[in-house]
Amino acid sequence: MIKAGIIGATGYTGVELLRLLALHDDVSIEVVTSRELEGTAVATLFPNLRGYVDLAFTAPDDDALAACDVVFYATPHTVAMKTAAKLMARGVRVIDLSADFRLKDQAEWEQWYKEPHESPELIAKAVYGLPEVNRDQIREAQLIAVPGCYPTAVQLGYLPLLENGLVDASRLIADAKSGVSGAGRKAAVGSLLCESSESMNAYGVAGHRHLPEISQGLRAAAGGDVGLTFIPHLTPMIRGIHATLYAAPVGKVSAEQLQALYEDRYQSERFVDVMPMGSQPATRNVKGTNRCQLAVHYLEHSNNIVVLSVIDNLVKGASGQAVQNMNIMFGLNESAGLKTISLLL
Ligand SMILES: NC(=O)C1=CN([C@@H]2O[C@H](COP(=O)(O)OP(=O)(O)OC[C@H]3O[C@@H](n4cnc5c(N)ncnc54)[C@H](OP(=O)(O)O)[C@@H]3O)[C@@H](O)[C@H]2O)C=CC1
Ligand SMILES: CC(=O)N[C@@H](CCC(=O)OP(=O)(O)O)C(=O)O
Repeated sequence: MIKAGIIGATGYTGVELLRLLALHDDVSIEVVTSRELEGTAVATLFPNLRGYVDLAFTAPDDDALAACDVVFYATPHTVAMKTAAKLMARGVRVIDLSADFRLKDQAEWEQWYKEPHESPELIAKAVYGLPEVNRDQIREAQLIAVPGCYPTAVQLGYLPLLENGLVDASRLIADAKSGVSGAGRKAAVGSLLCESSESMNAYGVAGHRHLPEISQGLRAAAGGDVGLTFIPHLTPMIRGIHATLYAAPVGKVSAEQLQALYEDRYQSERFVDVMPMGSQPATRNVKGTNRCQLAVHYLEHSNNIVVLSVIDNLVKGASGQAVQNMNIMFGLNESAGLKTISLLL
């Protein structure tokens, strides 16, 4: 049994980790932390977990966490960079759902996250946890930086085009929409029902902190510079990311050729589902699952390629991807604990 700890288990990605790990045959959840709700039973806060998780939240404690084989940080940015090194020195494998170790360029991280990085020595050690790109490195990693939700949807959508040099990499446009749970469980005016329902808005137009993360991954895929316009939007749904990705082909392409390219690229990826030609994926079909559904379109009239990519921000965009990484790190079946079908309605 793999002994797991979750720091920040009262948040949305924390409770999603609990939901997934509670039914994972190879994992025993040992420690779940909350500073605010120390002493409260998990099932009191989350009645859906009654009978599945018989633990109480405890304040983060180094010794209890160090007794785990793996610790998930489901905490805001800047928490893991302050304490992960101590756990790692005691042999713990760390899976960080925040952005602390996602960017390889420390100066760029400090520019976007507006603080000095407190564990710069761990940046190079961290493996970016996108299994469809870095599976071999994930196997050996002691520290995983789980990709952000938008970065997961956008990178999976663009990878086949960029890896094959089929598009003008300097003029990529990613128009992405997120459900409100992407903002976390903490109280915030923008997440109130009256503020977020029956309306939709773009945000971070001048620059969102996922822009450097996505660009870093796309540069690696393209083998050179990329120019990306990334515009996130808040939409009145609880879960889900829908990304519409535009790219201009550099040569002649056809819908059939693109379809074959995507099917080939993701043929052995159990969590990326390339849909039939002409499909228009919807977030409801991946809700609660670790799946990314993709559809690639070629629009002859404008000579543009459009890729549609949907994920559940809390699963493939966070906790499910974290569990997928854990499965790879510990040599388990990659789908262990992740076999489920979306809740359609
Ligand atoms: N929501 C989403 O869709 C996604 C989120 N992420 C990332 O995952 C991380 C968690 O997000 P989310 O679950 O939404 O956040 P929430 O705000 O819902 O939860 C944050 C959790 O962290 C705990 N926490 C806060 N500060 C500290 C601290 N200093 N030390 C220890 N624990 C702390 C909180 O509990 P307490 O204060 O009681 O200790 C709480 O349990 C973030 O980095 C986020 O960016 C990534 C992808 C998608
Ligand atoms: C709707 C919403 O607010 N979304 C969050 C993204 C959440 C996420 O996945 O990203 P990180 O892990 O990088 O925080 C945002 O735009 O900041």
